[in-house]
Amino acid sequence: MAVEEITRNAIKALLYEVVTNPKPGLVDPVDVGSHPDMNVYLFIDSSLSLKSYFRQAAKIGADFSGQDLRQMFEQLRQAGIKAEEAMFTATNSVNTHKGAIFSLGLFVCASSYCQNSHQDEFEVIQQMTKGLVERDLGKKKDTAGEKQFLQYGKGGVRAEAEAGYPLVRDVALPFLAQTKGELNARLLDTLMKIVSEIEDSNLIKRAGNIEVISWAHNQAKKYLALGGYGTQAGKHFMLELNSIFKEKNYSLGGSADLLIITIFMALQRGIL
Ligand SMILES: CC(C)(COP(=O)(O)OP(=O)(O)OC[C@H]1O[C@@H](n2cnc3c(N)ncnc32)[C@H](O[C@H]2O[C@H](COP(=O)(O)OP(=O)(O)OP(=O)(O)O)[C@@H](O)[C@H]2O)[C@@H]1O)[C@@H](O)C(=O)NCCC(=O)NCCS
Ligand SMILES: Nc1ncnc2[nH]cnc12
Repeated sequence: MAVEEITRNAIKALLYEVVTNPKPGLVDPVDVGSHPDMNVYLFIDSSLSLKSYFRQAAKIGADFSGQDLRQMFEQLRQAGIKAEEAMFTATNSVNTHKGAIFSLGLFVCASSYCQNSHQDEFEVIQQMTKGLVERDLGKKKDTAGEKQFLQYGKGGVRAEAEAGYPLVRDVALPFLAQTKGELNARLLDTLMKIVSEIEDSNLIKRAGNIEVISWAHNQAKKYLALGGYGTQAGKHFMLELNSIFKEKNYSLGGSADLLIITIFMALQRGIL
């Protein structure tokens, strides 16, 4: 698959995620959730501002010929820092896609690398990010991820990357592959499958406590047990949950990012 096709799948994944609705606490075309500073148009602007970054990420993967994949990650990170600037310029300093620049950037780069090396993307990401938690965390406490590592010992998105995103590989992608019917319901149910297992640092930060994680896991499990969005009971539960998230000002930015990656990998593998 060529660089241009991989880039198109990355942008498509960002847009598919944001139009999926109703997502609890997240921005979609119907509702801005717990994000009064954002709307769906801002996400479209943000997504398009990242096109040249994803093209660059794919080129880095296609061109890399070294042995140590951590060097490929270093090249990607430099591009990612510039992409964050482009995103903040496009959104007037609102953080729409910081997590996606990191996580989707890794998948785009790894997928492109795998076109030549015929390795597995998830294993390539493990090699790219080996030692990241130890190198990055435990020193500063500026961001939610850095604070939560010191407070709770949770490695957040960095630990997820170092483990090769097992929640996407072993849970979300197989789940999406076996769903049927309307795409919006398939993607909403996949999001809730992710929520049923993730430790989302965005949610922990919004709630100000770690107990919110088991609450969110239980809510997502109840929704899935009702049969998901394709059932009246599941739909009703989801609308209620969205109201609760908005009332409490909760959000699920990390879960949205994992849905984006799941969609991207599903497009790459012909599942979508
Ligand atoms: C490694 C970085 C991603 C940056 O790390 P940083 O320490 O700056 O950020 P973290 O707090 O660790 O957040 C990482 C973002 O990853 C998403 N996320 C959270 N949990 C998970 C998870 N379990 N698995 C996967 N992904 C996860 C999440 O992104 C989404 O939420 C964002 C908004 O959240 P937040 O930042 O907490 O909050 P605010 O901006 O204040 O917004 P609100 O509270 O108002 O909602 C949103 O962007 C979603 O995308 C986490 O935010 C990487 O950026 C990095 O390496 N930074 C250093 C500079 C660099 O090298 N950049 C280039 C990277 S290639
Ligand atoms: N739809 C969405 N709403 C809020 N934050 C997000 N981060 C990624 N996608 C998001």
